[in-house]
Parts: sequence; structure tokens; C-alpha cells
Amino acid sequence: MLKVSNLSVSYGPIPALRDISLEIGEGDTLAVVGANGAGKSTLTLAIAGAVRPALGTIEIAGTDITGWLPEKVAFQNIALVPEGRHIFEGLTVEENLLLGMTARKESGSTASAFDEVYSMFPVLRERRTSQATRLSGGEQQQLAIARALLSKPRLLILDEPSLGLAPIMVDTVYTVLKKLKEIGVAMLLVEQNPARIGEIADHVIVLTGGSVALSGRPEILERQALEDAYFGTLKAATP
Ligand SMILES: Nc1ncnc2c1ncn2[C@@H]1O[C@H](COP(=O)(O)OP(=O)(O)OP(=O)(O)O)[C@@H](O)[C@H]1O
Repeated sequence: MLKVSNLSVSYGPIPALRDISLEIGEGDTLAVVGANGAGKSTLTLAIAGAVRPALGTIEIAGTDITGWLPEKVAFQNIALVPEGRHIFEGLTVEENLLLGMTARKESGSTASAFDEVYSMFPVLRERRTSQATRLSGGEQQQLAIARALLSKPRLLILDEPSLGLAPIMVDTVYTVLKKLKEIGVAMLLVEQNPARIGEIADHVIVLTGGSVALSGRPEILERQALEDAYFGTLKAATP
């Protein structure tokens, strides 16, 4: 479904990603772990078309999308829930959701699409006429995920969806992510909590200094393997 080959990204002279290769199978979940500045957000932005790679290719279901603009990538049914959520100020919950419909190819009524996401996130139905910025952090995260889902993504990219949320809200977000996995949505999930990764991921990569230091099943997140990866004694391990 997603194939990234030898991807490198730089911000001017600053290299952010070096020679990254990864694949996500149909309906699979890949978790991406790494310290601050390791390149996790850059990876999500590069796949979504928001930053241009210097080298390498990105393919979705066999189509080379390298260098495509974000709007065009969105029409390949890839949706990004970026770090910080990017809720539109001055718009209501429902108006924010409507923006998610712009990349939707599937026909059918807006009302039934909204019903579907409202049944996943009942609080959004209750608050649909509220200004989105009045929602709590956890509610805004639900809104950002709901908006992404309205495009009916085959691949959902989530950059730290649980960051800064109360544990109960994190539970809500993960309950929805597990439902999405059950219905076959592939995910690339930046997440730092090994317990959460263990619940949902099929595969994990650890980024260090913009490179893949470790790659394998979620069990690789055991302490020793992580320490080896961070300190560079282990270059790569595949299951
Ligand atoms: N817009 C930018 N301009 C210049 N350098 C940037 C920019 N965005 C990120 N960087 C640099 O690129 C590198 C990777 O950053 P990135 O945000 O991808 O890391 P991250 O793993 O997501 O970090 P965090 O966990 O802190 O969000 C860092 O050295 C960062 O300082």
C-alpha cells in the first residue's frame, strides 16, 4: 500500500531524514518512534506531500507520488492528522468537518458521512455548532481524526495523536484507531508510548538522527534493543 524507498529530506543545509526505506501493507499499522528531532514529523509531512524529498521515492499502491502537492496526495486517499491538530479557528466543529469532505471521492450524502463519524465521536455531534477552538484538547484531537476520516483514507497518518491528552482521552482515541484497523485502514502512527504501540502496531521503526536505527515487531521496543539503537551499536534488525 505504501512503499518509501531511500528517502532523504533536508531543510536547507539541515538533513532531517537520511535514506529511509519502509513499507506498510494493506490494513497494517506501522509505529514510528524516536527522540525529539529524530525526523518523525518530517517523515509524515514528506509522505503527505507537505515537504519535498531531496532523494528517494514514495509510492502508494504502485503509483509514484514523490514530489506531488499535498492536495493531490490527499486524492490518493492519504490523510494526515498532523502534530498540533491544525483545527481551523473561527469555524465551528461542523465547518471544520466539512473541509474533510473536499478530498472525498466516494459519492453519497454529506449527512450520512457525518453520521458515520458522529457515531464514532459522539461528543462532536453534541458540540457540532460550537467554535472548534472551544473544544478541549482531546475533543480537538477527535475532531482532527474525524475530519481526516471524512476523506475515506486508505492510509491514515497520525503524528502523536495522544500528545498532551488525559489518559481517558487517549483511551478514546485508541478505541477509534483500533476500530479503524478492524475495518482495514492502514496507519502510520508516530507514538512514543510502547504500551499503546503494543496494542495496535504490526511493525515498528525507531528513528535516530534521521535514520532507521531499528525495525521489527513491536516487541523490539524492549529496553535493551532500544538502548542499542539509540547508542548506535545495532544498525538494523529485521524480524
Ligand atoms: N521547518 C524546519 N526548518 C528547519 N529545520 C527543521 C524544520 N522542521 C524540522 N527541522 C529539523 O529537522 C529535524 C527533524 O525534525 P522533526 O520535527 O521531523 O523531528 P521529530 O522527530 O518529529 O521531533 P519532535 O518529536 O520534537 O516533534 C530536526 O533537526 C529539526 O530541528
